[in-house]
Amino acid sequence: MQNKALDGLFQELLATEPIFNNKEVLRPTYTPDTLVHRDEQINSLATILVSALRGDTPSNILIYGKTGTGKTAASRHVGRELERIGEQLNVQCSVVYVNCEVIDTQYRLLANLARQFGEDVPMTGWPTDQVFAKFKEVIDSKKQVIVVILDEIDKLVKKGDDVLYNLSRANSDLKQAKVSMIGVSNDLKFTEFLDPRVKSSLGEEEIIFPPYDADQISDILMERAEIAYKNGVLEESVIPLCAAFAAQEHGDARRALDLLRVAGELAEREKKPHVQEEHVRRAQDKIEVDRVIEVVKTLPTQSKLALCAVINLRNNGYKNVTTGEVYNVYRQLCINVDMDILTQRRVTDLMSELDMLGIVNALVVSKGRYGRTKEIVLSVPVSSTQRVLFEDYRLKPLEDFKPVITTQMHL
Ligand SMILES: Nc1ncnc2c1ncn2[C@@H]1O[C@H](COP(=O)(O)OP(=O)(O)OP(=O)(O)O)[C@@H](O)[C@H]1O
Repeated sequence: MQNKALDGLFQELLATEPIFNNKEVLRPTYTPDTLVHRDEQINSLATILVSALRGDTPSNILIYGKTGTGKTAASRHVGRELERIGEQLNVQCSVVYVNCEVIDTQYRLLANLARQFGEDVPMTGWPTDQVFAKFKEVIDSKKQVIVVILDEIDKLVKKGDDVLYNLSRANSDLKQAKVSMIGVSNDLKFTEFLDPRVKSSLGEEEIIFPPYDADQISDILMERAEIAYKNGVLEESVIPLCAAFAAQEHGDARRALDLLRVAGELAEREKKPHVQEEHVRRAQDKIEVDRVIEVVKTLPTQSKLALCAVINLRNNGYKNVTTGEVYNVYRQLCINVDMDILTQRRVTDLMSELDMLGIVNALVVSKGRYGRTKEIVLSVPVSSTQRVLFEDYRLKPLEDFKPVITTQMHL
């Protein structure tokens, strides 16, 4: 019976006219052939990397810019073109890409690079010196210029900058190959903690990717929508609205593309023939809720308890609360679930972390002769956040707990 019903459902779904031509081009994994509004940055990259086509080592490059400003797409695009032209000119050069969010230690990076050149180095187990020696031997045997793109390079240096120091010195040991690096980061400050030698070597050239404005994002979306959607499916206001939302959030093209995709998915699910403004607004909410859920899920338990206290107060009608009030409720929650109680100072620090993650908004306010205190306002939807918090079995008993709320000031 169930199979029959499902069969019918699939048939029905397949019979509805799809609105997408190719949804994949709206996903972050897709690299477009052309990148609009990035001519200046692409030209700078090409001007530096052209040395590779002459058989010389290009200067190392650091690329900075906020998230979704096209750093990865532009560096991969230029890398691909460099390899293609190298082939045409019969000049050996390779561009390899590593995401340091995943490959975040010296060992893993060197092993990964050696593997990209066909050497079977195990991903753990060897002494680091041996992996480094193998890496140099492998790339030297290639007799070519190698450009390594280190995306999210700040994640790699979190555990020390030896790897960058070693890589930047590798050329002095290589006889037949040359290595240069492109570091990509959205953290403008990460070089502050680097050894000055690494800093100056890595930042020989710096290229900044500024945020896109709403018009530029519209152009990016227009190009992508032409391939992604069937003709005439998007109502006129859809792209400008996606662009406006994304421009408000520091000009993030990835966010804009996500909005355009999710809006289409919502329209498709409702079997609507057109994507409308209303779908974009709901897509914006959905993406925000999904983001919050992901962040809240991975919070440490103590932060979850502090957040739970803010929500509890909010559910009892207190929208702006002081850290003292939050602490008061937090203590009661800890006792109820038998968890250690942190000091008020620690809980205030946890609040600042939640503020940085965009989950609460903490404002310092003056309370006249009582001095200054922080006022906390929840900046995420209550019901979905609560749901995620209570999915944690340690917090589950708090679902029906009613703390005693005292609103006198705690400074
Ligand atoms: N100028 C552009 N033209 C077309 N698509 C673009 C452009 N800039 C960015 N995109 C698209 O936006 C998305 C995000 O771009 P990309 O991954 O390059 O950003 P990023 O700056 O590297 O971000 P992050 O720092 O978060 O990694 C990708 O899908 C990319 O294809």
